[in-house]
Amino acid sequence: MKTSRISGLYSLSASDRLKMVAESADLSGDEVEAIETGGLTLHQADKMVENVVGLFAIPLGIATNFVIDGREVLIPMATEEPSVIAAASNGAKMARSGGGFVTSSTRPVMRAIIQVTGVDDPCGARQTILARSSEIAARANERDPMLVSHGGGVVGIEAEVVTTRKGPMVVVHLLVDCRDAMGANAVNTMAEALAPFIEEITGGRVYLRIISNLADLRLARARAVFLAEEIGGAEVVDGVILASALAEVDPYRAATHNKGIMNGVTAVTMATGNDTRAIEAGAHSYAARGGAYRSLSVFEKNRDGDLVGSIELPAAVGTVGGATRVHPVARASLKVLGIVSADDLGRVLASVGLAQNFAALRALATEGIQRGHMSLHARNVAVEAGAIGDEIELIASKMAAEKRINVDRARELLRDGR
Ligand SMILES: CC(C)(COP(=O)([O-])OP(=O)([O-])OC[C@H]1O[C@@H](n2cnc3c(N)ncnc32)[C@H](O)[C@@H]1OP(=O)([O-])[O-])[C@@H](O)C(=O)NCCC(=O)NCCSC(=O)C[C@@](C)(O)CC(=O)[O-]
Ligand SMILES: NC(=O)C1=CN([C@@H]2O[C@H](COP(=O)(O)OP(=O)(O)OC[C@H]3O[C@@H](n4cnc5c(N)ncnc54)[C@H](OP(=O)(O)O)[C@@H]3O)[C@@H](O)[C@H]2O)C=CC1
Repeated sequence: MKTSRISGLYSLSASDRLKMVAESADLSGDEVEAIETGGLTLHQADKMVENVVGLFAIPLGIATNFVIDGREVLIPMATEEPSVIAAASNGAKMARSGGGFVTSSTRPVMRAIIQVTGVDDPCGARQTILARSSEIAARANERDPMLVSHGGGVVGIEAEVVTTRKGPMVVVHLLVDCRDAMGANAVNTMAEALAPFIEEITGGRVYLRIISNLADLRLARARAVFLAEEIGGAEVVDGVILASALAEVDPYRAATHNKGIMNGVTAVTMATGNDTRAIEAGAHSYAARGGAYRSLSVFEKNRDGDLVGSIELPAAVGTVGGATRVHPVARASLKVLGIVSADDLGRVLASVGLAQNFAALRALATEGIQRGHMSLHARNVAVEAGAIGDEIELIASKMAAEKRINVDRARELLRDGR
C-alpha cells in the first residue's frame, strides 16, 4: 500500500471507508462482503463452538497511520470500546516523524508442561529426562511431521524439581517452535503423546500435559521515537516519562497501564481470529515475572530530548490454525495487514500496543483521558438514552461540548429536542 496516513478517515461513511481499505488491500468481493456483514453464517458458527444459538457482533475498525519497519500498514481492530481505534491511529500518527515502529522478535517457541508426580527420586528423574532429551524430542516430533516440515518442532527439553504442598514434583518443559501456528493444539498433542514414555523412564505418574500461556520464549518487541515537537513539547515528554516510571514500580498503576496496551493488542488478536485469552494471560503473567507485576512498556528521553517508547510482550498468535483460517473476517484482516507469518503478526501486536499506550499516556499526562474518550463514548450514551438516527450525533456533540456526558443529560436533551 502507498500510505497508511489517511487523514480524517473517520469523516467518511463506513461503506466509503471499506471501499478505500478494499482498494488498498486488494480485497475480493467476498472478502468485502465478509467484513461488511460480520462474515459468519449461523451454519459456520455452529461448526466453531458448541450449542450455537446465534452470533454476537463486534465492530471492526481500521487504525490508520502505522509505519512498521518502514512498511505502511492499515490495522484491523475488533473492539467494543470507543476511542481505542482513534487513540491507536493518533499514537501511530505521532510516531511517523520519528520513523514509525521498529520491531524485533524471538523464535516462535511455546512451552508445554508435563507434571510428573509420585517419583521416589525426583532429582534422579530430572537427570534421566535431561539425559534422554533427544529421544523425547524425536518422539514428540513424530506427532507433528507437518510442523517439522515447516521448520518447526522441538527445540529443547527442560526439567525442574518443584516443591509443592503435595510434595515434590518433576515438571518437564517441552519447548516447541510452532512456526506460524499459535501452537496450543500442536504442543498439547505432543505432551499427551509423551506422557507414557515419561512415566516409563521416571517411574512416576503424569497428570497435567498442557501448554503454558506464559510464552516467555516467544516475544515481540517494538520501539518508537516520538519527537518532542510533534507531541506537544518537553513538558509532555516529561509527563509521559513520569507516568511510565510509576507503572514500572506500582502494580496498581501497572495494571491499568497494561490494560491500555491490551486495548490495542487484544483488538488485533480478535480481528485476526486469534485466542484473546491466551494473549491476555501471556501478557499479564509476563508482566508479573520475577514476582513483581510491572508495565510491559517503558518511556525514556533520548539525547535530543525526544521520547523513546519500547515494549516487549509474549506474542502467542498464529496465521494458521485455530479460527484464523476458518473465520472469513480473520482471513480478510490478515490480508489487510499484508502479512503471512505469525512472526509478522507478533510485531504488529507490539507496535499497536505501544501506539495505544503512548496515546493514552499522552492524554493522561496532559488534558486527562475524559475529553477524548468520553466525547467518542458520548454516542453510546446517547443511544442508551434512546436517541435514534441523526439525534445520536447531535446529542453526543451537545454533551461533549457541555462536558456533561451521562444518560440523564442525554434524556433531558432528547426531551427538549423532540
Ligand atoms: C481520542 C483522541 C484520539 C482524540 O484526539 P484529538 O486530540 O481530539 O485528536 P485530533 O483531532 O488532533 O486527531 C489526531 C488523530 O487521532 C485520530 N482520531 C481522532 N479522532 C478520531 C476519530 N473520531 N476516529 C478515528 N480516529 C480519530 C486520527 O488519526 C487523527 O488524525 P487525522 O486523521 O485527523 O489526521 C485522543 O484524545 C487520544 O488518543 N486519547 C486516548 C484515548 C484512549 O486511550 N482511549 C482508550 C480507552 S481509555 C482506557 O481504557 C485506557 C487507559 C487510559 O486507562 C490506559 C491508561 O490508563 O494508561
Ligand atoms: N491454553 C491455551 O492457550 C489453549 C488454547 N487452545 C486453542 O488452540 C488453538 C491453537 O492451536 P494450534 O496448534 O495453533 O492450532 P491447530 O492445531 O489448528 O494448527 C496447528 C497445526 O497447523 C499445521 N500447520 C500448517 N502450516 C503450518 C505452519 N506454517 N506453521 C505451523 N503449523 C502449520 C501444523 O500441523 P498439522 O497440519 O499436522 O495440524 C500444526 O500442528 C487455538 O484455537 C486456541 O484457542 C487449545 C487448548 C489450550
